[in-house]
Amino acid sequence: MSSSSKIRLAIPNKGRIAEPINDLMDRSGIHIQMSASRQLIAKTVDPQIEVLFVRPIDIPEYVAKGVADIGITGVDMVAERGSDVSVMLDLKFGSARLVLAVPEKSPVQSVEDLSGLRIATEFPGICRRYFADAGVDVTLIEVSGACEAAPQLGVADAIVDLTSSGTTLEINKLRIVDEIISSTTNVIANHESLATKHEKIEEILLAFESVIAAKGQCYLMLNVDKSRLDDVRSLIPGLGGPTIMDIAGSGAVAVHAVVPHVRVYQLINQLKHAGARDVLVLDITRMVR
Ligand SMILES: Nc1ncnc2c1ncn2[C@@H]1O[C@H](COP(=O)(O)OP(=O)(O)OP(=O)(O)O)[C@@H](O)[C@H]1O
Ligand SMILES: O=P(O)(O)OC[C@H]1O[C@H](OP(=O)(O)OP(=O)(O)O)[C@H](O)[C@@H]1O
Ligand SMILES: [Mg+2]
Repeated sequence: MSSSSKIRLAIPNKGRIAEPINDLMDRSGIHIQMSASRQLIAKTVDPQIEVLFVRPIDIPEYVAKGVADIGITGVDMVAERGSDVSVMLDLKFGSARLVLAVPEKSPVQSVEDLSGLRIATEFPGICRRYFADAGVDVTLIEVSGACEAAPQLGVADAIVDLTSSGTTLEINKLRIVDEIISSTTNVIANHESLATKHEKIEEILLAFESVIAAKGQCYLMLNVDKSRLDDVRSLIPGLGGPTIMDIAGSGAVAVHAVVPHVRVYQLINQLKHAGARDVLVLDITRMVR
């Protein structure tokens, strides 16, 4: 268990979710102080928070055992390890589905058709529970990657593997028979740490939530003559209506609003035609409602 004052946060040292997690840490202001690229423990700008770099599949048990107070990994990793942790916050990235798939030409139409057959997977824990719940007796072939090759190599009759874009299944001529779980990257916490370090953990979760809330939003600023204000206001979606400020000594006002990134391209043209000028668009790093 880490010492009572410090929070130890376990994050992936590599892999596809490592980069978005590092970006989240930066945007949250919890900047990691790296002194060597391969270091596995690092301080952050907050003396009370240190970071452990581990593989995503190992993070659930590090948190369950209290080696780390909190961790960031996929909920599929938590399910695979069966770790006893609290799932605290969905970070809304790292989406994937764990699916049961067979060769397109296979006669298999349902999980029941797999009785007595071989399943290649990187997720034996989830598979044991899934096939037991289905009452289907199969042979699991544990692989550490490139699962989709197993059927065509004659190693297995089906696979249980992750899919996100679907490209790998399509290229390997595999067809989904069932979806077992869907997964996104989440913040997980040790039960005891949640009790003894609740305030600091809540502070970190608020920082992460503010980054998630700001994603896809930007800050719009413009000036407009009062006579055209209504035309401009009607165009701005805004989180609760724009903020209007008088510009001293002029017949104009400043209008500020939070708008979705996807609206900005069209909105700026509309605003110019409605009389807006000095239009600025800024990125938002964090938004606390
Ligand atoms: N297409 C995908 N394939 C694998 N993992 C994915 C995918 N999309 C999202 N993920 C998520 O990434 C998380 C961690 O994946 P992990 O780092 O173990 O695999 P990886 O990034 O593919 O690295 P490796 O190359 O070692 O497999 C998991 O929670 C998983 O759900
Ligand atoms: O639906 P897609 O976008 O095609 O992604 C799915 C593929 O990604 C993962 O493989 P990864 O790249 O992690 O290699 P690995 O199997 O060696 O982990 C997963 O195991 C699938 O093979
Ligand atoms: Mg992988």
